[in-house]
Amino acid sequence: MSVPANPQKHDYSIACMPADGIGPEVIAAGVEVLKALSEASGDFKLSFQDYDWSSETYKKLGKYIPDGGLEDLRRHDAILFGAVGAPDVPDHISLWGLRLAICQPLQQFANVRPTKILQGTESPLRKAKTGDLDWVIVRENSEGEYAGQGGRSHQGQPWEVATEVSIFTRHGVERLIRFAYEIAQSRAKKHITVVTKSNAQRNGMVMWDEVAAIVAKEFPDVKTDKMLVDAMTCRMVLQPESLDTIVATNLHADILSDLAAALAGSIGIAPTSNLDPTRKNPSMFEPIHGSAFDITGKGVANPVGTFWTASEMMRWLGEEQAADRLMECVEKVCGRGVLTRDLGGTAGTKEVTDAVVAEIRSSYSGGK
Ligand SMILES: NC(=O)c1ccc[n+]([C@@H]2O[C@H](COP(=O)([O-])OP(=O)(O)OC[C@H]3O[C@@H](n4cnc5c(N)ncnc54)[C@H](O)[C@@H]3O)[C@@H](O)[C@H]2O)c1
Ligand SMILES: O=C(O)[C@H](O)[C@@H](O)C(=O)O
Ligand SMILES: [K+]
Ligand SMILES: [Mn+2]
Repeated sequence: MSVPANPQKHDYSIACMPADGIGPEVIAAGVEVLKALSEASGDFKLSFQDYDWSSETYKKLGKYIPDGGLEDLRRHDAILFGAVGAPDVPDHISLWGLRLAICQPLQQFANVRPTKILQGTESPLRKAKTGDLDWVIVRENSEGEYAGQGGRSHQGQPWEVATEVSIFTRHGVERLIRFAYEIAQSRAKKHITVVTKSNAQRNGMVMWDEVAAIVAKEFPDVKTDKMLVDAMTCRMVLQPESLDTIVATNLHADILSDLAAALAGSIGIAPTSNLDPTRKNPSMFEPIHGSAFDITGKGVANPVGTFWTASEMMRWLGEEQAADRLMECVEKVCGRGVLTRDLGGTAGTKEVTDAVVAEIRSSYSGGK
């Protein structure tokens, strides 16, 4: 399957769902920046519809998504999501109640997570410099360890038993790996690393390796290598330049992508696209981070992950130039040292957002 082209239009309806914790802070910043981009460029229009689905909704109504909610979401061109999770709701209830309850039925089976060391920021890796760690992690986003299969019997008893069963379907694995190869083929290095754990996990992971080997034949110009996930963590730290596109299971890639974000400087800068590559359903875009209760309400959350996410959303919608321009402006602001605390700076969310908005306006008015 190759990815269908985006429809040629320049007027988009965006479902805006900030949800919990710092979600509303970074999504407000993202919307402000997107509005500035739309106004300054004049290239496209955005209309935002707010969805207040969150852990507050759950506490009031006993559910995150109201009846008919998913059908309603399908009307939009894209979903801009913050983060879900609250200190007084168990994490498995919140994650399954909102994020997974959208991604799975809308068949957003490919989760795409780019990394790069942005201008003005520093990697904890001594030798890594601006522009390095230019990776894309492609995470399976519909099944695997997140299939939801399992159960608990004899709860609370000493003889309690709990199962958490990973499900790998040939259909699910094949479509994701093919999509990852298409991404690898579109990048300069044309290189993919297939990550599994097929020594210990001798069924699903072995099938994953076999499917990857078959799909690889369709992409003779892409160079493939294979890693076990534990060794992959060492390679990311010690030979980062040897990696480009990386494909892995739902859980493995969830973990590797947090590591990638930290190696690039902070979890606060990394974006996520939850894509339905068939374009039958809207895709959902969110910063990689969670709701970060420890910094909620303090005005210090890094909005850069959401800006990069907004850029990825515009790229998916077909507005390549605006997407590139947005990231250039973000990098210029970072390059000037306007950074939040997680990146070693002193700026707040608002200062960084104001600086990016000003940079966008000046960039389109022919300024510096
Ligand atoms: N996709 C999602 O909605 C999503 C993703 C991850 C975690 N979660 C949920 O979020 C809650 C908190 O999870 P967690 O603590 O494991 O992860 P987290 O990403 O919320 O926070 C981890 C650490 O990173 C910091 N951090 C995160 N985003 C930041 C930003 N933009 N700027 C500066 N610092 C930032 C936090 O302050 C915290 O110290 C849990 O309920 C979890 O289930 C949701
Ligand atoms: O796996 C999870 O907990 C979530 O997917 C979250 O960590 C994420 O990365 O979105
Ligand atoms: K998130
Ligand atoms: Mn995660």
